[in-house]
Amino acid sequence: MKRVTATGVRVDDRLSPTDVTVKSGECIHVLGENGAGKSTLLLTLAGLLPPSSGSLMIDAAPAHSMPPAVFAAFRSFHTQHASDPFGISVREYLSFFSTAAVSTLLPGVINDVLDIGHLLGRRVSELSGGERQRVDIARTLLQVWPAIREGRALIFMDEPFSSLDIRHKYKLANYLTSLASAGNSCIVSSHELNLSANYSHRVWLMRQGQVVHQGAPEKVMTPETLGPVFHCDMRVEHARNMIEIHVIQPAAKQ
Ligand SMILES: Nc1ncnc2c1ncn2[C@@H]1O[C@H](COP(=O)(O)OP(=O)(O)OP(=O)(O)O)[C@@H](O)[C@H]1O
Repeated sequence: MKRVTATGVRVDDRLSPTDVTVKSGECIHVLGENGAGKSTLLLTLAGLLPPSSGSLMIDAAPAHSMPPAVFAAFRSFHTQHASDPFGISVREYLSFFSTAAVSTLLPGVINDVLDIGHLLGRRVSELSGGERQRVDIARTLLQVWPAIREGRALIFMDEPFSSLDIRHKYKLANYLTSLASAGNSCIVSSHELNLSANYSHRVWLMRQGQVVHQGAPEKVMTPETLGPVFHCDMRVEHARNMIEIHVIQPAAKQ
């Protein structure tokens, strides 16, 4: 089932007219160099940045026609630039985004993936960068937790892996694919080529405000497509059921 259908969606000076769809059960990773337009595309598809032109349909209805409270019950967005909730504890912070009682605030699976149970009593402002990011990812999931359990959540994550250590990066990437397997849709921007190649159903490669390639990672992530997108010479190997991407050398900007 199509959850998001963008047709000719454009943002002045940031995003060229773009046609993309997101189906239920998909985990899509969006890749491209700094400034390629990944955040802009995610914000637009999430209905948080009005497009200059084009049409955005969510569940076959115009996105702008959906009451915000209805939308927020199944669509959540993890941002790269979270503001600091001064002075409050992690428990209080998360409780703003959950309908569950404080005693059952953190579903076990979220704690298994993000490992934040021991941080609940700490002040948000005193966490390390990666701890804070894990708390914010939990916030994003808690906001739509009832929809996640029903397999109908639309989860946007803008660079959720950036500050995580290697174990949490892989645990989160794997968990997002499992959420998609349960019917949810995850749209994730990433600079982690190897992670994205192996933990996504589709990738969108962006360059200069355009989606220039989209499809299954094994089809789309080739030296020929990745080279011009990242201005690097790459080697791609398929070994042990994994895709391995190696940078051979940075190339001159074309
Ligand atoms: N609020 C804004 N107003 C105007 N231009 C913006 C704004 N935010 C981003 N831009 C510009 O839009 C373009 C795309 O930015 P965007 O943040 O979408 O890129 P990105 O691919 O997410 O980059 P990164 O990997 O660095 O996070 C860039 O040229 C950026 O400078």
